[in-house]
Amino acid sequence: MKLSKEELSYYKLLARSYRTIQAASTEIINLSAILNLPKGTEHFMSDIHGEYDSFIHIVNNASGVVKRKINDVFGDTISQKDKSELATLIFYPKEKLKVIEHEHEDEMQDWYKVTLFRLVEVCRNASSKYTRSKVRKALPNDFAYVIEELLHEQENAPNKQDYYNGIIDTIIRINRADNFVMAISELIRSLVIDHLHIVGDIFDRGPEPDRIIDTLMTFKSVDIQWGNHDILWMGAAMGCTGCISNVLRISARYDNLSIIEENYGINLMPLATFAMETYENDLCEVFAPKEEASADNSPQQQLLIRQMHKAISVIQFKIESAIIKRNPWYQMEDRLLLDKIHYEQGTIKIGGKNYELKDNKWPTIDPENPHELTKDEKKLMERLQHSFLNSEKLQKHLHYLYEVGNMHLVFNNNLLYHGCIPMTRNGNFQRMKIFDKSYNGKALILKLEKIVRKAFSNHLKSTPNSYELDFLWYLWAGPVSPLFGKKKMATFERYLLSDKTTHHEENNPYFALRDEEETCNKILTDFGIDPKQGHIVNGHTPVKRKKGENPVKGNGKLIVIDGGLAKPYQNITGIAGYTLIYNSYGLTLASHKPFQSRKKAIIENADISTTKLMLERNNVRKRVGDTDVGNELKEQIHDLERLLEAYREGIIKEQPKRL
Ligand SMILES: O=P(O)(O)OC[C@H]1O[C@](O)(COP(=O)(O)O)[C@@H](O)[C@@H]1O
Ligand SMILES: [Mn+2]
Repeated sequence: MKLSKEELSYYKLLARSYRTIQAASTEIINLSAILNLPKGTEHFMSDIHGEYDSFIHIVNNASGVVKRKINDVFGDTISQKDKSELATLIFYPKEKLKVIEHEHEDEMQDWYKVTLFRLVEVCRNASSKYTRSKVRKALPNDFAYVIEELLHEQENAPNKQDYYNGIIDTIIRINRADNFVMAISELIRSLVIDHLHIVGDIFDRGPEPDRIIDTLMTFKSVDIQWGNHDILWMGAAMGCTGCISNVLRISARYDNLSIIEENYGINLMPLATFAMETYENDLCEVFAPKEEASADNSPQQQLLIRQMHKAISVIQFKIESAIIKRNPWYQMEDRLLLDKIHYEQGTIKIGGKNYELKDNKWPTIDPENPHELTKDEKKLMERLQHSFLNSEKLQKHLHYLYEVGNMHLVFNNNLLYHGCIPMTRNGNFQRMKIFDKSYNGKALILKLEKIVRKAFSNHLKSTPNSYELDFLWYLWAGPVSPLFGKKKMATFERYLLSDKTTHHEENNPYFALRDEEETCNKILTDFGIDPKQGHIVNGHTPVKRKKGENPVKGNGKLIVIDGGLAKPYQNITGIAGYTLIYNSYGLTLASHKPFQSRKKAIIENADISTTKLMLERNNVRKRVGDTDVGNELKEQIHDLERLLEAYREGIIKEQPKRL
């Protein structure tokens, strides 16, 4: 064999990890074995919108996969009730144990014994498609050795029975059974979902987006395709005031300001004081939260929320105007509206037509200079910006969103993105001019990603630049934003005009064109995916199941998985969320009925009812060798084989470690 200088130094480097023929050969054998295992199960979710309880239940029950495994293992040998209880225990071990201890007070020893055996059985089934080494890496520290022994012991083999029983008995005797239940349940849950894809929109509307991110951060294998709401929060976390004002407005609209104040530790006193003083004699009725979720609030509190809501909305309209003016390539001049208001008459002229405003009290707007923030508004935004930049938790989440997030992802031949690939009506990729060049299709996505990443590197160096930061706002609401996908965001009209026709936000032609297979193939090809093999996984637009909309489009090439985890959208979708599952057998779409409550789930073993639809069955069961990871492993095997050759020909010397 002949090696170039560069190759030789590469193989010498590799030889440091595999110092002998024996070591390199062992690794080749191990990696080749992995290629033959069934591919791990990928789960896809999107549009979680702060609904932590539903999210965690679907993740815990792995969209019904845990139940299926319990059925596979026990069939009819145990009762339905026992199966449901076992499932709940795996989903919520800590809470369920408390309930059971209460119910089975006198017979806990027996209960532990039966249950520990059952959990080991389920765990064995869940781990059967992984290598021992992979399972070992997933084992909880405390019980690593014990679980490994139990998983690989044949409890029925005559000589092993005592040994197996002995381990379980000891765990119970030394009062470690509860910890064991929690550890093995967590292991089962982590084994059934090998990889989790979140196709955007973790934030806004629902109450606990921060808890969702905290939970995702504990998972081993996750990726996120940023949604328009995620990018909005990322922009806010980096100090973009256009994004900060939107984040606050939406939180006020859903009566969720406590997320900002309590969960992220951002002081809202300055906004409250400013709003109270500025809108002192104003009931701000137009700015009542969307759902009167604030029923628990006193009338004074409700008034304050409305005043804060109005104050931040006006500030938002002004800041957005400034962004639009300093970035002419956004081509959003039609969104400059404050200068179209006739302040005395309380009307606005849009597209040659006059509309009456539902509210005409604008104490902070100077009709001569309507887009300008007042001194107090400016001061307020500086304080809020400072708080957003200094919220430790928000900054931690921002880092995570950059670490595992992207505009799009190609993974095992599937293309994942939240919103759309902007298109023109005649089916071409829509162009966007950025500075002096224009981009479309994949090139546009990559260019925007580059800008979003530059904003972060500026942020890390504390050298913010409005050119990049403004783009995060553009991605939230711009007409050619792949994350937004609409011609305009009609926030102003939706709050202030009664004429519903002005509320309409026209979709990018992509959303009609994606019904055609040809469009999907064109997109897949642009992203380097063979359309015969690949699919597009799309979030963002709630599938109107009730009206008969099909989540599967483009002759099976594209799947929309926004099923309405966000409660306010469930009356449109008629369900409460989708998960797409891609395992070695094929692609399955699971649609979930609403999650009732965590309490009901724990006490009554009430699971979400899930309907599954197999979208595509693989002719031959897919193995790790058929996946992206498999391709990487094959490259490693190839390199190791070359190293082996180099050892055998004496080009590189073996270096066994001397004792
Ligand atoms: O339901 P709300 O709170 O009125 O929000 C509506 C706004 O949300 C958007 O639909 C964007 O959010 P989604 O990404 O969840 O669709 C805007 O287009 C629209 O103006
Ligand atoms: Mn969205």
